[in-house]
Amino acid sequence: MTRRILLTCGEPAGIGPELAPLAMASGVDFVWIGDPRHLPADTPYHLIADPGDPVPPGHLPVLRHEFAAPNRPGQPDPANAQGVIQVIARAVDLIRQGQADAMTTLPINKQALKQGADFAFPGHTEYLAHLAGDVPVAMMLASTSVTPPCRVVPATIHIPLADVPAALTDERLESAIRITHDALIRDFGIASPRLAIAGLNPHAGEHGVMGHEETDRIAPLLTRLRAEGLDLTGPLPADTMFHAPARKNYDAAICAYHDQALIPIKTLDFAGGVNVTLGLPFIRTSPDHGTAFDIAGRGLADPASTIAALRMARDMAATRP
Ligand SMILES: NC(=O)C1=CN([C@@H]2O[C@H](COP(=O)(O)OP(=O)(O)OC[C@H]3O[C@@H](n4cnc5c(N)ncnc54)[C@H](O)[C@@H]3O)[C@@H](O)[C@H]2O)C=CC1
Ligand SMILES: NCC(=O)COP(=O)(O)O
Repeated sequence: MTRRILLTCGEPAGIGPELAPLAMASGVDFVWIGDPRHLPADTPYHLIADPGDPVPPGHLPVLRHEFAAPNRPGQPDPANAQGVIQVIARAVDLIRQGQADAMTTLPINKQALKQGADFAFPGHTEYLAHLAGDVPVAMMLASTSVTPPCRVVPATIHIPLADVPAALTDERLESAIRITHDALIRDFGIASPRLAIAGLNPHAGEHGVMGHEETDRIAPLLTRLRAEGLDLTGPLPADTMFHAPARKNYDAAICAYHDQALIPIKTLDFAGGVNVTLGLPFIRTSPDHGTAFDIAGRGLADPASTIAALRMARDMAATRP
């Protein structure tokens, strides 16, 4: 089996097309799936029919996926939305057929997909979970260039903040904890994972003075799971759990909601952060950033996070049977 990683094109109007050739600096054996018309004009690329086909040195291997329209950097064309979605599904199919080992996704623009194709999912994470058979998943963002590492998992993902307290059920929190625990063992080589669980409210509720979710729900859940042997700390005040000395005490933080998790990692390691979907039957990583329409097509995009994502996918693939 060749060790091939599929790099999906993402939103053509974003920085994805310019990141693909830059990502060849990763040294990872990857194939880009997309419409070569969307690549920067000077990109040396080679069309292939199958992920394992040979490619001349210095050329970007391309599995062509024809889109409806050319790209205009910064201006998504609704006609291209279906193509963006199809490329993600095609990558999953190729992995299922055994033609590739993992996928790294370049960013999609959620608004563009909603407007252009009435996309029913708020992100890759939820779409991939659906394609995998509606399996429970967790979204981890993992640093690659800070010590101690920062790994965060929001238990609720792409939902309005107002909906978080009701959505943060025992089932959802327990699922995030178990999926993260298992993934740290399988994919990160951590034999006995230590998880820190953030509270929802300021000061983790301060014993009921600033909210009751911690005392009424989160703490009893953690007590039950600790009885099984899981190494869990918390509920912790979220504002004091991400500085370096605090991060020494755990391997991943389970957070209540999206920004509680993503603000610390994107502040600490925007360039090296990698998004990994945990719980899927296949490997998916992604850069931590989005489509960056404000700089698209201007030669300003930093490929560091995409390179880190490709390397993480390759390394995870190497350890799986
Ligand atoms: N995995 C994915 O598909 C993701 C998609 N998104 C989507 O991207 C869109 C835009 O999201 P924003 O919140 O504006 O975040 P963004 O990450 O696209 O941009 C935030 C800021 O960071 C800069 N930036 C981002 N990546 C950069 C890079 N590689 N090099 C240099 N500068 C970079 C941008 O220019 C902008 O100033 C939204 O539709 C969002 O949903 C956001 C995150 C992940
Ligand atoms: N902010 C992170 C994010 O939006 C990731 O979304 P996706 O990987 O589910 O597409």
